[in-house]
Amino acid sequence: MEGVGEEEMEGVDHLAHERNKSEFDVDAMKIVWAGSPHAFDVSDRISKLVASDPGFRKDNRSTLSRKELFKNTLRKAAYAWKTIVDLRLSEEEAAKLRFYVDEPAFTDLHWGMFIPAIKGQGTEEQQQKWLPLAYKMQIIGCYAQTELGHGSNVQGLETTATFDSQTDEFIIHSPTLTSSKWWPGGLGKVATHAIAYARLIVGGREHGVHGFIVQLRSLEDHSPLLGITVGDIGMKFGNGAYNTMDNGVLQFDHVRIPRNQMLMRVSQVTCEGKYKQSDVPRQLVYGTMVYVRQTIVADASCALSRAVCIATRYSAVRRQFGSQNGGPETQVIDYKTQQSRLFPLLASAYAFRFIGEWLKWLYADVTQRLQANDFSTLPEAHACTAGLKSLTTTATADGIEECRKLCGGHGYLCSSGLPELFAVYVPACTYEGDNTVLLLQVARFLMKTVSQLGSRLSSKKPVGTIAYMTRVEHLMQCRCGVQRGFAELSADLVEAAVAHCQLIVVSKFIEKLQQEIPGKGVKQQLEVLCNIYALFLLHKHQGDFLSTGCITPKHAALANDELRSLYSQVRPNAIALVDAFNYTDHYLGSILGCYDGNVYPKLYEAAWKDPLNESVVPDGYHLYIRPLLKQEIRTARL
Ligand SMILES: CCCCC/C=C\C/C=C\C/C=C\C/C=C\C/C=C/C(=O)SCCNC(=O)CCNC(=O)[C@H](O)C(C)(C)COP(=O)(O)OP(=O)(O)OC[C@H]1O[C@@H](n2cnc3c(N)ncnc32)[C@H](O)[C@@H]1OP(=O)(O)O
Ligand SMILES: Cc1cc2nc3c(=O)[nH]c(=O)nc-3n(C[C@H](O)[C@H](O)[C@H](O)COP(=O)(O)OP(=O)(O)OC[C@H]3O[C@@H](n4cnc5c(N)ncnc54)[C@H](O)[C@@H]3O)c2cc1C
Repeated sequence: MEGVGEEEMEGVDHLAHERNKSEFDVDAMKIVWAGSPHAFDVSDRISKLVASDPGFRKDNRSTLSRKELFKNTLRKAAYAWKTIVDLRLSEEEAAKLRFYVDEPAFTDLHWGMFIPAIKGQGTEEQQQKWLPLAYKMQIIGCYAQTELGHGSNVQGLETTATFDSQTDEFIIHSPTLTSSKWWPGGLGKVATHAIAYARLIVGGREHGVHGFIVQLRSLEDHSPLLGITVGDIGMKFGNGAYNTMDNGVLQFDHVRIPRNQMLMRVSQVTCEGKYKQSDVPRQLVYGTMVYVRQTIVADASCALSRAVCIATRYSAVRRQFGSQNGGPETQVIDYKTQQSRLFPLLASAYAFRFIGEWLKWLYADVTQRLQANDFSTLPEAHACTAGLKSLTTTATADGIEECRKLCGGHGYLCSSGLPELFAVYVPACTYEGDNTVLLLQVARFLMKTVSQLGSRLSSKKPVGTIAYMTRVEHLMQCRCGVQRGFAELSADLVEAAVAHCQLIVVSKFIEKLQQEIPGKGVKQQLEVLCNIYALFLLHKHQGDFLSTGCITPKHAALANDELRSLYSQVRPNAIALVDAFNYTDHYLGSILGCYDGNVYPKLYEAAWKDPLNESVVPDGYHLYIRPLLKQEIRTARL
């Protein structure tokens, strides 16, 4: 093109100079990020498959109406399923394909909650009946727990399931407006079946909330069945974003289901109408939520790393001020303020990756123990999944917004990918448990632990976390010491809960570094990131640390000096550290974060594709603007 400088040429890697600064083996770090060579191979192969298939394009989402957007989502979901079947993809590959399609859809709830609920709370017989149908997508399920009037308070749900011993059925009913099921994803327009949570009533006696498999729509013509009123709850935050999901409203009008459609692994109702509670904690009914919370932690590292990848690459491309003698301006990534905002988020992305790995192990371990009726680690598993889901989603949502701001004005463009990422991500702070409500569960666990163990919460932490452990103990002692009720102290206890979760993240990062980590310079880079994560939090919460007496003001000052030094160590490796996420440009969906850094020509080109630019003179000009411009210039009393 005329006048195109080297800096704007296509096919040139405008970040090559940054990549050449790397001091570690990026390919080895890609394996660490993926979790194993096999996991890397699957991710790499599937992400490229999706990126290369025009059937999965997503660059037009912000220009579609809600109905066009939703129909396009259905098309993509069907196309994804056809791809999975035609290519005979494994369950792992199929899950990766849905992940890289990167569009909230009913399939998230079918695979992510409906199936896990049957696996976790269904009897062997119920699993044998329903799972094959669900795996073949011959039924499409949703998880219908939340109601218009209750979400956090599960025991407050109003939907009823009354046993009719005459017909050996349950009657599912919505007794009030507020008992309408409200929010379940996939419910609004697609799901044929639901796991519906309702208050079990047998012989006039209530037995709390249980799960029931209820068919909602005909498998012949998709019409709602008798007694079922169902629809979408309407537009949600943002334009595209989560509006690809049909979050629904559902009312039951005395809907009858066979007795064997109550999920009966945890408790049973016999045909004689006898209620039997297995000798397992009633909270196993909540098992699906625990499962999803641990997956959401892994998802937080994905979402945060996407935003950090965009902001880091753009910070290396963007130059502003600082030109010496007519030379190039300064890369904004070289400003200490930019580094102090960006690099803790880069460190957090890696920290959340590793805590997600550990939580996956913890969940698998507790699941195995449950098989043997060993409930000893259930309280810790609940507290960890609840607390880490809360901590990582709050930090990730805030981090995505910070990354938008780190990109200046262009971060506010849809073509940056950041507004959409934020709009899709932020409900993670609410769904699967409001983050404050979940932290209160952690606070309750800590109170019990402190009362059982005395002052020391645990001595099983690496040395590097002594300050973090002392902080938690001090925060708890300050609160537990005074004789005021839990409710009165809840805001303070939530702070202690956050501190406890931060202790877990730091200690698991340190434990990760004690493992064998192959690749030149890889472990060294992770040590720098671990120190940044720990020292950044120490700096951010230094009031807590100073008040516990476990660090002095001098320590706090030294920690800050060390942080600056660590930022300087990360700087030459920043681009390589985000390259290690191995995201395709398709998945990132961001001009600012494109791999080759050739941002300006792409931004300029993208602007002209906006529908508003289809005509030089906008619709409405002749009707509204021309009369305005042509009006008589009145002798105005201006
Ligand atoms: C579109 C992009 C998606 C990306 C996601 C990527 C991956 C995810 C994959 C699949 C999912 C797909 C999409 C995810 C997105 C959206 C779906 C959203 C779904 C939902 O939101 S489902 C509904 C979620 N709702 C909640 O989380 C409700 C929160 N409330 C509760 O859990 C409970 O009400 C409560 C707050 C825990 C209180 O329960 P309650 O029965 O009143 O008990 P308590 O009196 O508080 O405690 C008694 C006792 O029991 C212990 N306890 C409580 N809960 C549990 C548990 N779950 N496990 C074990 N033990 C538990 C508690 O500690 C107490 O013990 P004590 O010893 O102290 O007595
Ligand atoms: C995008 C999205 C998808 C969803 N998908 C599903 C789904 O598929 N299936 C499903 O069943 N549900 C789903 N939900 C519902 C979700 O699970 C609930 O919204 C969530 O559990 C929060 O409950 P709530 O809405 O009742 O919030 P509330 O509890 O009403 O929260 C309102 C405020 O009250 C505070 N609060 C509540 N209780 C306490 C307390 N005891 N102490 C102190 N503060 C308190 C909260 O912290 C919050 O600040 C979805 C929600 C969203 C946004």
